[in-house]
Amino acid sequence: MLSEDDVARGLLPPFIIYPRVGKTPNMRNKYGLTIRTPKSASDTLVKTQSSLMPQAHLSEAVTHNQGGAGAGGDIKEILACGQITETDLQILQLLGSGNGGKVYRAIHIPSQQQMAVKVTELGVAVDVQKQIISELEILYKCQSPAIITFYGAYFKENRISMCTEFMDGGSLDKYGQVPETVLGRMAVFIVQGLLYMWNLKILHRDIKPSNILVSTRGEVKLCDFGVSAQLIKSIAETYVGTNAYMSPERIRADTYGISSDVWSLGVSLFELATGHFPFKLPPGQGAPRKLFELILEGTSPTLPEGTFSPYFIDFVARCMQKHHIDRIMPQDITAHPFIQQYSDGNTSIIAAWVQAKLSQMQNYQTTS
Ligand SMILES: Nc1ncnc2c1ncn2[C@@H]1O[C@H](COP(=O)(O)OP(=O)(O)OP(=O)(O)O)[C@@H](O)[C@H]1O
Repeated sequence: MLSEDDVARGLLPPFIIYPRVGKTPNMRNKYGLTIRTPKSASDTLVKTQSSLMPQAHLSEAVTHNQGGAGAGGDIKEILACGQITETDLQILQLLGSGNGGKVYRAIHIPSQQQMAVKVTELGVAVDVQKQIISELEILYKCQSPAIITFYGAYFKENRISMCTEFMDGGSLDKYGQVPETVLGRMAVFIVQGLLYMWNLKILHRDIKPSNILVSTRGEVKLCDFGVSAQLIKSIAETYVGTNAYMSPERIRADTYGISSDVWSLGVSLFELATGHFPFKLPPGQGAPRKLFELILEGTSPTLPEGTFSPYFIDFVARCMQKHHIDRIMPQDITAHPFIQQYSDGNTSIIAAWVQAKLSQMQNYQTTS
């Protein structure tokens, strides 16, 4: 068992690789994905050996037969977890783009299942690609109504595509201010998803409104968990970005753990409640270094009294404590009156609000 500090230092718990043959029937091939008829010698090799050896070994065998990393297109057949490959997907629409890639809505042709596909360019060696794919397999184990379902991932050349459940409401960053009665009920799901993953010794590492997805059915789910240490490292080496939701200890590059996710949860809830990021720089001082100085040196702002319930104000304040020891502990989160108050399971309030906001946004787009 690893301690929180071990996790913080990047020593993630040993990943349990779930071979497809060992999955429980309801998890295996849930969407009726089919195995394609092999078209080439390498396809035949994949098919004949796939039931005999784990994916990583299989890739070695095929790479060896193909003469290594230069083998080109065949790599896409090999470096995959799940049964999804590019030819099975029809890209329908660009949903958005972030610092580390683009997200598309796509249809998985054999199953007619709608998916979100996040495509990230990563110039990493084949052995690193293999490690990433292997580390991502833990996501198959994550089965929670508050976590985006993972369908599979594959590398093609220098791009990784990660296929997940599509959420028709998109991410919360585009909704602006969320009323407490809706946000409180959303928070119950966010907390449920976090507690589930923390229990599996997985930190999110990137909680922010754009990683909280909603649907018109009132679902609220977390995406983009940092399960692959190698993927995090490779993205950090490839892309430059500022994570304004990072806790003070992460900004200082100290060790960090679950309480760092708690900080980001508080900052995200503050922003969603008020419609603005809690730490505000004077105009013209937008440099990331200045923002980090403000987070480290200033006092954490609190939600305004009178506008929000005392329970909500207290919950956010307890998440946004500068020192990680002072933050609310994971075991106390569910019992906090703010979470209790909104734990009525009333998803129709969320659904109605998401639907109304989406139609407002659509009207705005068509009239402007
Ligand atoms: N599963 C999904 N279903 C629906 N929309 C999604 C899904 N995943 C991502 N999106 C949309 O795609 C956008 C881009 O996502 P992406 O993860 O690339 O960037 P980000 O989280 O905004 O930023 P960054 O990558 O810098 O952390 C999101 O903001 C969201 O609106």
